[in-house]
Amino acid sequence: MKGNQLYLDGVTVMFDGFRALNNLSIIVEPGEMRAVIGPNGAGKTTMMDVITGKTRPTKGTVRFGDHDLTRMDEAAIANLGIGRKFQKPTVFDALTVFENLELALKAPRGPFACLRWALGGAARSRIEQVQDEIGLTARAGDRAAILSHGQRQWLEIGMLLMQDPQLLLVDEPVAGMTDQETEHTAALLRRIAGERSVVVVEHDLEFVRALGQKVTVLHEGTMLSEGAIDHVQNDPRVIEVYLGR
Ligand SMILES: Nc1ncnc2c1ncn2[C@@H]1O[C@H](COP(=O)(O)OP(=O)(O)OP(=O)(O)O)[C@@H](O)[C@H]1O
Repeated sequence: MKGNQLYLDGVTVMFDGFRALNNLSIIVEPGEMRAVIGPNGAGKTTMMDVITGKTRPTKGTVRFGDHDLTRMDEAAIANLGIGRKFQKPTVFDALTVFENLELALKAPRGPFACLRWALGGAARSRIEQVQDEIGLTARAGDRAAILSHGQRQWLEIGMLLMQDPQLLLVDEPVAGMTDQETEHTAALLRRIAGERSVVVVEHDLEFVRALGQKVTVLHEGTMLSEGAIDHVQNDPRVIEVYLGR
């Protein structure tokens, strides 16, 4: 098992006096997949921003293994092996599936980026391995422009996998997907976790159930409930602020 523990303790983020995060504490173990849910404005995006260094906490501890993320900039945090997938895919339409993955491999990130670039055959087999993992081997030569919405999302996950991240942050991966694509995405993320940690922010509770992992419920910038999906769905506090609406 490679990887570091993600450790947030007492994290507060103030925006002009407003607490977007309020004394938030979360631990994600190496190889763990965690789903984070919560109503609009609960602080999910701000939490991801704090982990990736986009937003500095006003107070609190944010560590990844021995690294104090509050002292690092976004590029340094990405180089540590923390990758983020935003909701909107940023694949290159004019390039094929294979070429998109190849580009992600060559992007200069991490101390071994140049070494990887020189590997040739090894690089090709890595691309093919990721292509297989995201279920797009049959589409390898197709331009990204003609992929379905779901396939584009998987391609972007594949592009992040090319960087071999230790921790992958995924923002609402199944928004706009068909039921079948949603199932495929749950299976893909389950495969990816274990090798690496994954934090998934999602509104779709059926999808979160399909992930079958521990769930953290955020509300007003803090952790309201945590545990298996059945536990949080039956938690009266969660029902009151979120599910019962
Ligand atoms: N840069 C900012 N300046 C001021 N307020 C902000 C800023 N960014 C976020 N907020 C506020 O902080 C709160 C938390 O926002 P955040 O985007 O983290 O919530 P969220 O859980 O991701 O919501 P959603 O599900 O709608 O994406 C919201 O009330 C938001 O308006």
